[in-house]
Amino acid sequence: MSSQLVVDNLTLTFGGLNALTSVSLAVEAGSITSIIGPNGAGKTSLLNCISGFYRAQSGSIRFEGVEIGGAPPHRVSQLGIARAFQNIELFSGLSVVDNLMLARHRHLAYGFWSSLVFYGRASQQEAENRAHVERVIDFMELQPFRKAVVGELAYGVRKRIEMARALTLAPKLLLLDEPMAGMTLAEKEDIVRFILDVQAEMGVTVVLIEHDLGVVMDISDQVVVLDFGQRIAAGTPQEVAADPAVIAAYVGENGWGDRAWA
Ligand SMILES: Nc1ncnc2c1ncn2[C@@H]1O[C@H](COP(=O)(O)OP(=O)(O)OP(=O)(O)O)[C@@H](O)[C@H]1O
Repeated sequence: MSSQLVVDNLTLTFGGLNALTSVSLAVEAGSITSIIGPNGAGKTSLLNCISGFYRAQSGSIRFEGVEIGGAPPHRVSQLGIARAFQNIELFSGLSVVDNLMLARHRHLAYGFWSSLVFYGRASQQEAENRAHVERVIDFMELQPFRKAVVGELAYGVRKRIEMARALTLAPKLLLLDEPMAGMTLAEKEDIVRFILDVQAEMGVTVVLIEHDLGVVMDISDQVVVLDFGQRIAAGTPQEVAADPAVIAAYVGENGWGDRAWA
């Protein structure tokens, strides 16, 4: 069986700068893949290409056999790819429930204004939306915050809501951009647990960008290493940690973390 997501020879340039140079990778359904590399390595650019925010100059991206390279973000999300952002994309004046309902409506209605018209309409679909959002709230343990205004919640909780927002789309593939950045150790442990549960209980494939190499080594089925827009290694955590190119580029004498990753 072929891989769920196949990125083939992707090249993305901005002016004269190559953000990605002939990057290829394959992601199996139901697996966890971490993308690592130092600042400016091209990690976010890669996620942006997959989710349709950037259009690569060449190469292809296939999801379940369908070419999505160059497809707009709403089309990509319709096919089952959802994304949680590094900089939280929530409406800070709305409650947790309203943010999640709105996200689901936007996904289904494929447009912000039509979603506002749709919002509040009583229908069978509405009941299903509500039920799905409530499942996500339970799953992400957001019950205590459901009526709280998002802007008043702690950063760690908002990151969790951002992940919940992506899950309201019932994705097959979840893209997470630094889901643990800026979190306390306890909050990180929670997110790790949620990521593992999303994979194990919902069967969702996860591709994440993460700087915490301890977490990466613990949870990943596959690690992809980017450096200056190029893929320098890919494999299991053990394979990547033992890869001479990775050791030469990052590990240094003091082991992982010798170079600036954040
Ligand atoms: N919209 C853009 N316009 C111009 N250059 C861009 C744009 N987006 C990314 N780049 C450039 O592409 C390169 C890769 O950036 P990218 O953000 O993908 O790296 P990254 O690995 O995600 O880094 P970080 O860890 O800092 O998020 C960088 O040199 C960056 O400046």
